[in-house]
Amino acid sequence: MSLLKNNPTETQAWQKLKKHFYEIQFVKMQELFAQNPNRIREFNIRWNDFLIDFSKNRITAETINLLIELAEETGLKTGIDALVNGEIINETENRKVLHTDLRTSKDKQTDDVAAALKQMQHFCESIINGTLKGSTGKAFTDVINIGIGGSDLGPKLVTEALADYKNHLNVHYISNIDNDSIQCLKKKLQAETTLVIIVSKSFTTLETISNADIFKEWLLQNNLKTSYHLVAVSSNIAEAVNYGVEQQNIFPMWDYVGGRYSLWSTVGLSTALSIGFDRFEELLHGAHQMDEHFINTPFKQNIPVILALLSVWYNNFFCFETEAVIPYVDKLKMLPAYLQQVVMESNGKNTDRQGNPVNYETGTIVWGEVGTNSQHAFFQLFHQGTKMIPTDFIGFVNPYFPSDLHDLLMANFFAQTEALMNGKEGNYHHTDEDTDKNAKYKEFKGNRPSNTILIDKLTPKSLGSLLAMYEHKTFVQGFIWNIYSFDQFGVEYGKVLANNIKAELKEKHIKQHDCSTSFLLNYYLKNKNAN
Ligand SMILES: O=P(O)(O)OC[C@H]1O[C@H](O)[C@H](O)[C@@H](O)[C@@H]1O
Repeated sequence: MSLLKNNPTETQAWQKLKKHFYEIQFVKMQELFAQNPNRIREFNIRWNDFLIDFSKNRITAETINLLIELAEETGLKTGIDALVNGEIINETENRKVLHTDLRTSKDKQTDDVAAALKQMQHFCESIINGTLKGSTGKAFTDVINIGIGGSDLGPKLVTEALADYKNHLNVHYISNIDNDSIQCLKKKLQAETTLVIIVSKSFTTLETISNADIFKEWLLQNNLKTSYHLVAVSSNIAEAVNYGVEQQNIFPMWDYVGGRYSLWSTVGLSTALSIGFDRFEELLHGAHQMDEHFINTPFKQNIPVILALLSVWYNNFFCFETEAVIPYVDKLKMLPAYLQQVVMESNGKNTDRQGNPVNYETGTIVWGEVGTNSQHAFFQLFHQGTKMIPTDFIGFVNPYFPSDLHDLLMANFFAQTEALMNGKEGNYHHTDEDTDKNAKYKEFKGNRPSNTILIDKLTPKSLGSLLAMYEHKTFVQGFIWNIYSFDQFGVEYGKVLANNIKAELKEKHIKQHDCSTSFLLNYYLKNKNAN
């Protein structure tokens, strides 16, 4: 069965939402809170160790009801069933979308997934306990993950986020084709105690293979056997073998797992090496729990559904173009970059599921940085700029190392959402100082929306749930927008042109491009090696 193909703007719910929007677009959240002291009860979801407070949004009970009507009218329930039942919902690539299968309970695992997890477990345990050694007989101390996009961002994010669970292995990530940074890393490492993992679903990605060439050469120059030091993760086993990776060193993945949804698969090998396989399983378990919540919970209490609908509300009715994600913990520094791929590669589409150009906005722009750093960088614009940036604030009740400093961090976390909502108008009394000529500049109007995502502690399990939450939020939005969220044709064209230009640069013969590109290429060639 293929997905229902509804233009969302042609639903009754959309028309009702439009009317409702005109009625409440200028309503102040401050007033809604004043009118209803129990507003938080209506707009929060408690689930496992998560508390989602979505009361500080420009919504009323009717808004949520209408948004849920939209989800129902576009057939979201059928869409969720189609996703988890393995229908071919990635129609443009003729593929199922089954990243949820990677983290399902053991009794429901497919043979493929179970076998790959076993292979990972055995490998990780042998590397970590030192029984599997490099070709000179020394145990491994370092691991390099060479991959890009989904073969880098997810594993890197999780490994960094779970640094408190790290063992003695140091894991490094190489993604960009930046020889300067590669040389820096090589200088730091001993080749004989380094394991190199080439991660590429396709095993044809130019950046990854070019970087792999350099590290393969490095192993050989150090008289090491690649059969001991080189492993691969790929769905293209033949190409990995062709590249020179021993068959038993290849970890399979499958075409039904999109790159940006693949950290749960063998693509997570570097993470499992860093935190141990048991912890990796806890990550999968956390994601599975969120899957169950997503599949089984009525929309009104369904975290990914509610977050997605709020985002649709701002994107399509208020026409706010971007949204921010601000995690109040350094270990989630990578989260915005990771979400940029998940959200923007999935939903940055302008053709609907019927092949028509869409006549409404789709993919939101996601960005962010850790709090409190972001407060001292761009929150000025959040509070007083002309743009509205709906923001997810992500914080943890308990840090890994309890201290008073954490209260200070969290005081900032709570203060920001309060300030964004209340501003300084109305409840603000001018002091002598503020009756000066700058008083106007010191006021801000508030009414700026945010979600507070408060989690007990950053653990493998809660991280798994958090990331799965955003995956499903992205799915819901793409579904409602009637687009295909699981292909990425937009990324292809630049790659083709890069290959052509690479050949031209080698031959020092620049073909006719547009005058800007030709000018740039000639300038580059002329000045290359000039100093
Ligand atoms: O894992 P690979 O096949 O090397 O692909 C790496 C990345 O390549 C492209 O950028 C795709 O758009 C991404 O979705 C993918 O994650």
